[in-house]
Formats: sequence, C-alpha cells, structure tokens
Amino acid sequence: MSKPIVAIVGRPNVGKSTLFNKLAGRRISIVEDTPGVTRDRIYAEVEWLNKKFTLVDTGGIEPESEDVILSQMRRQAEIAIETADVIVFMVDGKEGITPADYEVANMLRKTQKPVLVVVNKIDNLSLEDNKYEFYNLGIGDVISISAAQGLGIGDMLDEIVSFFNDFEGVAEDEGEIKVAIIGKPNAGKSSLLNRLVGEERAIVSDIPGTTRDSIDSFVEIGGDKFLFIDTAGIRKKSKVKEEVERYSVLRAIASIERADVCAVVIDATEGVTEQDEKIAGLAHEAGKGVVIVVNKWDLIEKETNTMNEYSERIRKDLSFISYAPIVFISAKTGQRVSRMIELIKYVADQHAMRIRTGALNEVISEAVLMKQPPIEKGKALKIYYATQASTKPPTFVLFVNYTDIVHFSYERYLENQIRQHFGLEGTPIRFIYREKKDR
Ligand SMILES: Nc1nc2c(ncn2[C@@H]2O[C@H](COP(=O)(O)OP(=O)(O)OP(=O)(O)O)[C@@H](O)[C@H]2O)c(=O)[nH]1
Ligand SMILES: Nc1nc2c(ncn2[C@@H]2O[C@H](COP(=O)(O)OP(=O)(O)OP(=O)(O)O)[C@@H](O)[C@H]2O)c(=O)[nH]1
Repeated sequence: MSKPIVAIVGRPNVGKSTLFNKLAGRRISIVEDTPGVTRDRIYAEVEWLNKKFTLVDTGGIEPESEDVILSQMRRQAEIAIETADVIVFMVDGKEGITPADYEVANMLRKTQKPVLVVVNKIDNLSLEDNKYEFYNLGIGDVISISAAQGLGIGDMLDEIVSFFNDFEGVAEDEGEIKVAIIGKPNAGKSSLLNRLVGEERAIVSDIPGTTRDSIDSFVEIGGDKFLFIDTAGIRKKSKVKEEVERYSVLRAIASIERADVCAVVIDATEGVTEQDEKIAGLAHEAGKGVVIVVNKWDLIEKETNTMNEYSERIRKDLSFISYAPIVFISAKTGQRVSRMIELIKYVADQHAMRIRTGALNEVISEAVLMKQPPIEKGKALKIYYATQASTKPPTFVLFVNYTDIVHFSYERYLENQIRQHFGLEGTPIRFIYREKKDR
C-alpha cells in the first residue's frame, strides 16, 4: 500500500508549525545533493507504531486581513480534501471557535475522509474542558493537545494511524504500472494525459480514486496496463505565486506516493526551473522510477544538435537524477509519446529488478579490488557481503566492519559499478549498512 497522506488544516497561529516541528524531528535523511526539497517545511515523513505517513502542511502564507484568512482557509480545506487520506483540523483551544473555523468545518463535513479535530494549546488539565465546545463543529472526533508542551501527541497519533486500517485493504495493484505525471503548472500534464487516454480505445474506465477524490485512468497499451494517477492541477487557480507553487508541490507529493514511475514533465520553452528541480527531487527522494519528459518540443526551433545540447543542460540542472532517461515529446502533436510509454515500461521493470546475491557480490568484490575504500578516521572500510533487501527501488544491504566510515563518494563509486553491470536505468538505488561484529 502506498503511504497515507495526512494534511493539517487550520487558521494562522493555531500552532501548526509547532506541531509540525515536533513531529518532523525524525525526518528521513535527504540525499545531500537534492536541491530545494529539504528547505521547505511543506511536508514531513512521520512514523508511529511502525506505520509511516506523510504529513503535509496546507497552510503557510501570512494573511493580512480576516477575509484573506477566510479565502485561504477555504483553499487549504480544498487541497486537503483533494489530496489527503486523513485530515487534521487544528483549532485554538484558548481562543475558542471562530467564524473561520465554522467555515472550514462546513467544507470538511462534506468529505468522506476521516477528519480529526485537534484542539491545541491545552497546556494543562484546567484547560481540558475547553475542548468540548468544538464538538459543535459537527465533524469527527475531538482530541486535545499541547503542541508546545508535547502533551497528548501520542494519543493524537494513535487516532491518526487508526484511520489507516480503513483503506489498507483496498486492492490497488492489478499488475499495472502506476504512473504519476508530475510537473509545474502549465507544463502540459493534462494535455499529455488526455492524449494518452484519448488515443487509446482500450481505456477500461475512469474511476474515482478509491482512497482519494482523484480520477485515475486505466489504459492498456500494447498489452501492458498502465494506471495514470490523476494529477490535474489544483482546480481553482490562485494568483499568489507562492501559493500556486506550494499546492503544485503538495499535489505532486500525493500522486508520487502512489506511483511506480514518475513522468517529470518539463516545459521545453522554459527549460528546467527551480520548481522542476524541486518536483524531480521529490520523485527521487520517494525512491520512484523517473522519466524526464521534455514537452512542447514542437515549439522549439531545431538545428542539428539541439536535442543533444538540451539533454546536456538537463543533465547539469538535474544532476541528482542522472539515471533517468530523457525523452522529447509533444503532447500536442503526439510526437514520441509512444517512445515515452516504452521508456516508462522499461523504467518500471528496472525499478522492480531483483539482482541475484551471487552476481551482486561478484560485482562488489571486483569493484573493491579495482579501487580500495579510502581510509576514514584512521580506519579502513571492509565490505564483507551484500544482498538486495528489497525492490522499488532496488535497495542493497552491505555488511561492513564500521558503518560510520562509509564515504559518500565511495558509495557513489559502488553505485556506478552496480549500474554499469545491471543497468537499473531510471531508478534510484539505495544502500543500507549493517555492522558485522565478528571482525
Ligand atoms: N500556549 C500554547 N501556545 C502554543 C502552542 N502551540 C503553539 N503555540 C503558540 O502559538 C503561536 C503560533 O504557533 P505556530 O506554530 O507558529 O502557528 P501556525 O498555525 O503554524 O501559524 P501560521 O504559520 O501562521 O499558519 C506561537 O506563538 C506558538 O508558540 C501550545 O500548545 N500552547
Ligand atoms: N505547443 C504545445 N503546447 C502545449 C503542449 N502541451 C501542452 N501545451 C499547451 O500548454 C498549456 C498548458 O497545458 P496543460 O496541459 O493545461 O498543462 P498542465 O501541466 O496540465 O497545467 P496545470 O493544470 O496548470 O498544472 C495549454 O495551453 C496547452 O495547450 C505541446 O506539446 N505543445
């Protein structure tokens, strides 16, 4: 099952950031050369009772007036309803219910999704009774916490993860390749999806997503089944640039989670922008297969070397996904769209690849022979044994003498050696180190 998404909605100042910071303490470490992604506090990976989920913060813009707050709250709630599996509605237990709270409650009441009302700033027992008035909102369970004091957080997490069981049983996997078409606004995602769905007569159905209010499209192409995860832009457009970008990132996170392969759509007329880097970085970090799709190629003036030069520039700008194939398409004319599909299929296979332990160890021993690990902290790294622990993405466990002296550049070297032998094109690969005691 894909990782559930939990969205926090709430007025400014109710304490969303405070809670976020409390929970985000144990963020999964980020590959250091992935740009952009880490610095924004838009989402965090949280684990509780062995259950992992992605927490997203739908707020974040400083509003000046009461009606701006209201319109923003509406949008936050919309986003949460569209993208989340569980919605946490945070309110201020010191201030009590406000008109904006009622407004949001009215919206959230219409969703089928579980909503948990979290009353914050209940810093001590004498304030506990403040929570009862929030039952008047008429949505879901009400639970009190103090984000600042760290009170009630465990109970809140218990409640949140208890909702996950509701959709754990949903059978999403029918052997189809799950594809997220992601990219910044206006890159041509909908056009591409329409072409894919429109051209092929073999669509099974447009079914509303089983766990989210999204529309997924099943398409059968040349005997292969694809599920294109709905990535339509947030329906109502905002004029605030930061807001547009924030929501497109949230949107991407939601679809990436469910995908095997991400088609990162770049607008050829604009080249790689910072937001493209960010979105590609999300796919990389999530361990998904990636195909870089340069769209609107019909609009580019071409000379003999245009495509190569363009590729080189992309390789520079998106160096952290150097493993991803690039394809130049036009969603408008259909040029190379079928090539793109072939690549997606190919990358999906690579992403799911299992390498035999014997072959893996041969390649690693050979790599070590050709180039010894550097001495770190006066110690020499020894790699005893390696095995593939999981697929999607391929993840290798290396048994070593000391886990704290594995140097980033040596890991890079091993990664390259493995790729040279086994391909693994289009997929990130991961290493886990285990210390072997009997040195
Ligand atoms: N007493 C008390 N104060 C809190 C608690 N949690 C947060 N605060 C305070 O409430 C204020 C707002 O907290 P933030 O976490 O910034 O609120 P926010 O909802 O993220 O606000 P925006 O970023 O504007 O959306 C800060 O002064 C916090 O110190 C709490 O549990 N108890
Ligand atoms: N010339 C040309 N125009 C394209 C192509 N693909 C999309 N467009 C145009 O680019 C604009 C944006 O396309 P959309 O498909 O709406 O882009 P999107 O990425 O879904 O945008 P959001 O919904 O905002 O995220 C539209 O005017 C399309 O007609 C293409 O391959 N060539």
